[in-house]
Amino acid sequence: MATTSMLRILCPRPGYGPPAPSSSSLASGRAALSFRSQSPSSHAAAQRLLRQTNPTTYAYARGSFLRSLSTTASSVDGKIDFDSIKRRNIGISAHIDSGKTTLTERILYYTGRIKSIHDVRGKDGVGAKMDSMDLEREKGITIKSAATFCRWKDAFVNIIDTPGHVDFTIEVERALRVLDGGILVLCGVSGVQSQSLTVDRQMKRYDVPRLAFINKLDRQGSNPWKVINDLRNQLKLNASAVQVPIGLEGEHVGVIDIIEMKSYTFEGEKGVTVVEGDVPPHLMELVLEKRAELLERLADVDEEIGELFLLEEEPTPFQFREAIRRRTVSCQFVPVFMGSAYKNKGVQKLLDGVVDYLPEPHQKKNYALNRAKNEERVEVTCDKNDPLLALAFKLEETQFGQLTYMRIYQGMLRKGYPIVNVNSGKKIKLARIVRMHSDEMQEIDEAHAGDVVAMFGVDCRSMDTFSDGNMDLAMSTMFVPEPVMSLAIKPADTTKMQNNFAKALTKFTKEDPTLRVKVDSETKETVLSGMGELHLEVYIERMKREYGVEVISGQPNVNYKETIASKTTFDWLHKKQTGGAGQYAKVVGYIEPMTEEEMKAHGKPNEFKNRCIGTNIPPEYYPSCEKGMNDAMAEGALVGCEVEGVRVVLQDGASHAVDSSDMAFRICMANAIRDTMKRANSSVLEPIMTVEIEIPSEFQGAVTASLSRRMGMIQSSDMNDDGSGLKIECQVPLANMFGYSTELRSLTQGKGEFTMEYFQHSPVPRNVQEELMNEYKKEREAREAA
Ligand SMILES: Nc1nc2c(ncn2[C@@H]2O[C@H](COP(=O)(O)OP(=O)(O)OP(=O)(O)O)[C@@H](O)[C@H]2O)c(=O)[nH]1
Repeated sequence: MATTSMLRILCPRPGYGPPAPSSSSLASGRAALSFRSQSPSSHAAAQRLLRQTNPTTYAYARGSFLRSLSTTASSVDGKIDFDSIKRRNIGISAHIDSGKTTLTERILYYTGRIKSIHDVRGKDGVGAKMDSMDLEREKGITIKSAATFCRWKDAFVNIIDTPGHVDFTIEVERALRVLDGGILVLCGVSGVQSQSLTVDRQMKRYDVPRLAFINKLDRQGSNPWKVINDLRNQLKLNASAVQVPIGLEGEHVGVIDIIEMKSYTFEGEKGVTVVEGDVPPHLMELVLEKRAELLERLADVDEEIGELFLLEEEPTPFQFREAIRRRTVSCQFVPVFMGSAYKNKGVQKLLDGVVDYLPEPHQKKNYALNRAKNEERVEVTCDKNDPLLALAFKLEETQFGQLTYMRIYQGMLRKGYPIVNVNSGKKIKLARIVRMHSDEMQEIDEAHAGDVVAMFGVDCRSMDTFSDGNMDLAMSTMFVPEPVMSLAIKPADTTKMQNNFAKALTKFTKEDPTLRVKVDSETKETVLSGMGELHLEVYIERMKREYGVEVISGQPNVNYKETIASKTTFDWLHKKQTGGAGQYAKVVGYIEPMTEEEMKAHGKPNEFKNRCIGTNIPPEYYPSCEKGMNDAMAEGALVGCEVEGVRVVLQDGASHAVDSSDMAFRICMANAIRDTMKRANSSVLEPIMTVEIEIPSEFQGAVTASLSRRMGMIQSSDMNDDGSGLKIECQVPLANMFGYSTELRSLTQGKGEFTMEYFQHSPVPRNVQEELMNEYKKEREAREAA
């Protein structure tokens, strides 16, 4: 731990440090530190010169300059000159309970956006600023992503805090789709967990540069070096520490910046005073070792550092920082920061890292698709003077109507001016533009390229693009995972609540593309599908709270699918020519299985290929054949579930001059496929989940036995360093996971925790398939008899 004699107060207080310089030299020092009116390189040069020639003035000017910035932080509401300020759009994402919301709360406090800190599940019962929904505060989890903005030193930062629970993964997906950088938060004890893997995949999908923050270093058993190994081995990231912690567990008081070779402790109430000191001698060896490691990792990806490394020359702090920035922005390096959000350690230095290493909006490459030119990719400019291109990435129903969150990629949005929805062609006049601060809004008149804002009065769907009406460019959309669980629901009082029930479902499905509603064509029940039990439970609760609808629900069911394993031909005739208008259609072709890669490349679960030559089937009936295929795919022949992974190839057919029609071809194709699927080695697929369980090691036997009863396949089992805890990763059919939280609690005296996320659909065992088919058959017969 650093001793007081080594410490120097960064923002000088009376009585500390050397005598103050004169006011004129202080003014010129402040000017050298000002970021306005200077290019980044001349700014850095001026700072270096001042630091070398007059260190006392530099220290005072820096302190006074930083104080002036911290006062402007709270006055972020004033008009900001976006042309002269740095901008960062960042997301905070991680596994459940890693501390994202706790970290965001500190960020808001240190940047002057909130006056006091309230913790998630804190004793004061207030709850964190970003968890504004009652349900979030009651459950102590984040359900919706929430946006806010703040100012840190010379940067304006838009932040989106995202949920960690996999059931709300779409919130992470949409945030990462539109943001320029991310903070991947990791627990200092548990390291990389199942959701860290998912978030990392999502960040890679959208090429999001990121910093890692190892949180909870105050917890017993924390080990940042193990977490960094996890980042390298499990996530395959070129990650290296830029800090070394000062103390761990109860001793954790701060961090050492291994680039500047300075220590920082966080003192005073809520750690608000950042105290700079020298590297404590007992940590020097570790610091030098980690600095050498950082140099080596950077040298692997950065030419300039690589050359210095070969010449055995030490980069200057400036060269280090520039290289880290370059390689972070190009997603080749991940700088790792450390601390404890809850204990108010390390957050201010992480914020410095956001400004130093994450990109300006124009540095992150973004593309639009040219709809007129076969969806050719066009790089967007991020110039406010170019024509508008904005993406509506999130919709939220509020008491004032639909709130639409937009990321502006090019051009400007101005209140009172019209914009055009590229997808629907609708022209809209912008009534209100706001900046969101969790559930509070600040009205603004205009927003520029690179900004994230929200607006009212814009009727659109999630992922619609907006332009000035003169361009046919659309921003690419995001990846939407398939729901894995369904629930039959109905309002408790069908006469009084039916209207609100329908209204709520329409709004919710518009907001959340992973929530689906359909009416079962046979049972006529409304079926709600989503990402898991919690996801569906939250919407049922919201229906009650927001729309006054009590819902009666059936047993949750997993979403089975059907597919085929072999190529099978069809030659099907649909003919009804007795009395009245006749129906005649004939289709000939085959169905065959698609590979995973083919499905991904095609972008849809099934494919229709028309290989007809000639006009045996008149071309105007081809679309009806495709519709017939879709009808058959919506309800498979085995258990009535959706079909996936099937390619239908239409090769030939026949028609009748009078009796052929769209309807005849649609019915013909649907029946042809339903019949052929029965002969094509078809099987039922079930969702398999990756389950991660953390338990004290004495419960290993009981927990593994219960997993094997549930048909779990154990993938790995890792004991922690001191042998007290165990992390088990296994794959288990979702259908066997009902009631697992209660069982795990009783098996481990309440000390075990688990998370799960969708892995893939796999064929069910033959006996299970037969059981499911028998059940389906009985249900159909009972319905037909009734
Ligand atoms: N000891 C310790 N606890 C922490 C720290 N940061 C957060 N916590 C606690 O961890 C729990 C989860 O914190 P949150 O901030 O809600 O975590 P989250 O990642 O936002 O959670 P979800 O969004 O629901 O996934 C809370 O009880 C926090 O008080 C930390 O640095 N140290």
